[in-house]
Amino acid sequence: MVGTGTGVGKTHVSVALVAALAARGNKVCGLKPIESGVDGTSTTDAEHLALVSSVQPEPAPYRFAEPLSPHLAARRCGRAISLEVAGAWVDRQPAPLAIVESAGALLSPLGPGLTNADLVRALSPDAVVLVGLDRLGILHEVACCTLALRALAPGLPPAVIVLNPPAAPDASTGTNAGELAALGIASGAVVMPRAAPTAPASLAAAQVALARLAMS
Ligand SMILES: C[C@@H]1NC(=O)N[C@@H]1CCCCCC(=O)O
Repeated sequence: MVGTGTGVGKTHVSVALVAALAARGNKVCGLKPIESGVDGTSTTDAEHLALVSSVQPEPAPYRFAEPLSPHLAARRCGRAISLEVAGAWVDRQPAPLAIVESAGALLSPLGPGLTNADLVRALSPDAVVLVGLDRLGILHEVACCTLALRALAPGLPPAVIVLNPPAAPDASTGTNAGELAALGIASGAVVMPRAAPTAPASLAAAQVALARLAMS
């Protein structure tokens, strides 16, 4: 699970996907191997994911207090993020299915010369979900991210696009999924309803996304 930006609602979509898989009796966990802004004052993304997981993950290897880019949050506490460590942790979680959420946007840095696109390449997932907001600018953002994924994590199937409702809808809201397809930027996008991630309408949208991911 990657984002066209930060704060676009990756956790919202991840929670819906994990809950939809768990509701169908799957052993599944939602994982966030790298997270910043973990300061003990609010529920973390990893905790939101654990709440809907049918298999509980071990504590993630990289949890940083400062709400900064992961590379900087890590550096400020004298650590460096290793893709091998993150990948090994993901691999040893005891569920046959996992939704793995990245921290920040697709090209947010994890270290010098290292971004979430490298994490995607290292994890070599069966499918990639790209989350963005259904607002003006998303056509460009999806086009950029698609190009970047193709270049930096080649060999993966095209990302399934999921659009979250923006806080403030604009004139493009509601048109973007259709335009992504019509322009050939992405073969179609799943649009999430304005509802809690475990609400029936969100789970229904998650089922559509899972079908496109061939995880149904
Ligand atoms: C603070 C938030 N915590 C988290 O796990 N993801 C966010 C990190 C966003 C990083 C964006 C860096 C950038 O691209 O500028």
